[in-house]
Amino acid sequence: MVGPSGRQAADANCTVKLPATSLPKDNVKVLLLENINQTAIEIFKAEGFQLETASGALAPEELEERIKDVHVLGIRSKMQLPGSALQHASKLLAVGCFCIGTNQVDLEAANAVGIPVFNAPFSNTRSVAELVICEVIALARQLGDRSSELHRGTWKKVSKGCYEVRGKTLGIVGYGHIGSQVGVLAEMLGMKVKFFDIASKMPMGNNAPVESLKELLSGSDFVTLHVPASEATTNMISRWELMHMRKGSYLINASRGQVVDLASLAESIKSGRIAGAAVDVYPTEPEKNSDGFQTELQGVPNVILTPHIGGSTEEAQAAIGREVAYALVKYVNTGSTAGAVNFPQMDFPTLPGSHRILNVHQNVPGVLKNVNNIIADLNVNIKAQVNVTDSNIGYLVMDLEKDLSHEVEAALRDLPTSIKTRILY
Ligand SMILES: NC(=O)C1=CN([C@@H]2O[C@H](COP(=O)(O)OP(=O)(O)OC[C@H]3O[C@@H](n4cnc5c(N)ncnc54)[C@H](O)[C@@H]3O)[C@@H](O)[C@H]2O)C=CC1
Ligand SMILES: O=C(O)C(=O)COP(=O)(O)O
Repeated sequence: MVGPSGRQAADANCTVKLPATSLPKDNVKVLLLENINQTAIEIFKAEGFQLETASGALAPEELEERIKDVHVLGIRSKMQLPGSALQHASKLLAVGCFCIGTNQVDLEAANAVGIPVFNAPFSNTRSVAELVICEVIALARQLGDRSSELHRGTWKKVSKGCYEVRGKTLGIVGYGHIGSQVGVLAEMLGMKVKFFDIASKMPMGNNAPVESLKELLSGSDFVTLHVPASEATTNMISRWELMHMRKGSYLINASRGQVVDLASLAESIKSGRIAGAAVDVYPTEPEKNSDGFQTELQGVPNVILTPHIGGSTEEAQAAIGREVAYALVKYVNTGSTAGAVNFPQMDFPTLPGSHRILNVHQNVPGVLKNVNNIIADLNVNIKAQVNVTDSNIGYLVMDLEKDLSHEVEAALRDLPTSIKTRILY
C-alpha cells in the first residue's frame, strides 16, 4: 500500500503506512541540522529510522565528516551543500530543505549523483507575509527606534516623519507565493499595490503589474523584495536602484541577503534619501544562535533588523517539519519523487506482491535498450515500468516479480550508465 502524499498526510495530520525499505529501517540514518521541528523528528522516529540532530548549521569540514554514513540529510536555509560535500556522501539518498529556498544546495550536482532534493514550497509563506505587513506599519511609524529609545529610558513623543499606510503604494518585487500574499494583505490595509515579476502573474484583487523594476521603484512608497537567490537577483537593489526609489520611501528585504547591497542601503538611509528599511536576511549569516553578528546597518536610524525569522513561527515550522519529513520517508520507502525540485517526477502506487527497482541513470541513448535486454535475457515478468527523464538524468522505476528481482537489480547496477540503483521490498 502506498501512503498519502506528503502534503495530504500533513493535512490529515496522520501517520503514513508505507511499504518497508530494502534497508532495515533501523539502518536508515537521518541527520537533521538547524533545529528542524519536532514534528519531523517524530515522523522519522515513528518510521524506526536512526536520527541525529544538531541545533545549528555545521562547518563545511564537519558536514563532510558527518554526511559520510547518512542516508537522509535535513537542512534549513543556512547549511550550504556544495557539490564537493556530496562527494563525501556515498550513502546519501535524499536531501530535505525544511524551508522554501533551495539555493543553499548545488541542485545540479545533487541531480547528477542521483539525489533528489525536497522542500516545503509554501508552508511558511503566510508567516513571511505577516512579518512584512507588520514591518510596513512599523517603518511608517518608526516603531523600532521609539521602542529602543524607551528601553534606554528616552521618552520621544513625535509625529514628524511618521505616517499612516492607508492610501500609500506598496511595490512588490517577485510576485510568487509570498509576494502575492503580501499584496492581498496590503490591500486589506487600504494600500495600493503594484508588482514587478519576470514571469506573467495573475494579479490578486486590485494588485497591478508594472513593466519594469525602475517603474516599480519610482512609483512606490514601500518596496518589498520576494525574489529567489539567483544570478539575476544578486545585488538587484544597489546604489542605482536606491537612487531611483522615491525620496522618503522604505525598503523591506525578507528574501535573500545577496539581493540588496547593504553598504549602499546604509548610505542612502544616512543621506536621508531612503526613510528606513527592514532587513531579515544578510549576505553572511551566523551558523548558530550564539554566534556574533555584524552588519553595516547596525545603528542606522529607522532600520529594523531581524535574524532571518520570516518563516520562524510555530505554525510554519510544525507544518514544514511534517511536509518535508513525509516526502523524505515516502521517497526512501517508495521512490516517489513528487515535489522534488531537481529531479524527474515519479509517484505511482507500489504493487502488492512485487519488488520495486529504482535506477537513476545518465540520460543518454541506449539505456532502455540495455535495460530491456537484461529483462529479456533473464525472462522476467515486469508488472509496471516507467522512465521519467530530465535533460541530464533518467529515473527508471520497475515493479517486477520477486523471484528474479535481485538479479535484475545487480545487472542494472552494473550498467555503465547507472548512477544509483536500489531495490525496495
Ligand atoms: N525570510 C525568510 O525567512 C524567508 C525567505 N524566503 C525567500 O523568499 C523567496 C521567495 O519565496 P516564494 O514567494 O515562495 O517564491 P516563489 O518562487 O513563489 O516566487 C518568486 C517570484 O520571483 C519571481 N522572480 C524570479 N526572479 C526574478 C527577477 N529577477 N525579477 C523579478 N521577479 C523575479 C518569480 O517569477 C516568482 O514569481 C524564496 O526564494 C526565499 O529565498 C522564503 C521563505 C522564508
Ligand atoms: O524558507 C526559506 O527559504 C527561508 O528563508 C526560511 O529559512 P529558515 O527555515 O528560517 O532557515
